[in-house]
Amino acid sequence: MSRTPRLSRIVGKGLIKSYGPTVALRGVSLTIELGKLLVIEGANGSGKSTLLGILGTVIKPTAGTVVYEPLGDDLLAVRAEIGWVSHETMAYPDLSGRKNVELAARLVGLDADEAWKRAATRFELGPFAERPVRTYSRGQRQRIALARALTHEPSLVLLDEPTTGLDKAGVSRLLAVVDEEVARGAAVVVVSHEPELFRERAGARLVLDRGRVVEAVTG
Ligand SMILES: Nc1ncnc2c1ncn2[C@@H]1O[C@H](COP(=O)(O)OP(=O)(O)OP(=O)(O)O)[C@@H](O)[C@H]1O
Repeated sequence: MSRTPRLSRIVGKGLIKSYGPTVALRGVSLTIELGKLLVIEGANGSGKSTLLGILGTVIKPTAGTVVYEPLGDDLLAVRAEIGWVSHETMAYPDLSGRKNVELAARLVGLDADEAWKRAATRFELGPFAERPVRTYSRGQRQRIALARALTHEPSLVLLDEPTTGLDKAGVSRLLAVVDEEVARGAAVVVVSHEPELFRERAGARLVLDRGRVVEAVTG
């Protein structure tokens, strides 16, 4: 199964975010194209996670807009098109990996058993599937997080520091998933302190410095 992405383009304009006295974003504009990888780079505190949070609709900008073409501002429809993997795994720690994936599938109206079988094969979840997620290693947690986030074949895939703590095999597996998602037609946005890992496959690149775009390469 592979469904057609429902988003065609995501356009952010004049994004500003203040957390009290701290200004995390100072007027960021960007266009995200489907079927491409965008890598967001920048030093600690430059606003990368904040920007990702705004794109993922979990952080409200102080000013500026994000338009999810052609869905506009229908938040429920837009959220159904987003797959998100952050520093935290976003999985329920006391449930098994299998239950976590099944739950994610049910939440979006998919057949839980079919979704599980697809994810188990794609992310090689079998060996640890029945144990609670709290017993997983970093790499295993990340495989479950990816499986959960990608179950519904989102148009926009947001990955915050996805290589942190992964070994070589884990990084290779992640890069293969990124390639597959881009080939499927999704827009993949990666925030990373290891941009060189993604550079040769990145269609576009955005560098932030203290809340401003200092370099933008469109692919
Ligand atoms: N919830 C919050 N409350 C207050 N300040 C925040 C909050 N979230 C982020 N900030 C501040 O906003 C700025 C940008 O943070 P952000 O996490 O977006 O940067 P980042 O580039 O992702 O950093 P890192 O590379 O360290 O993850 C920082 O100064 C940070 O301290």
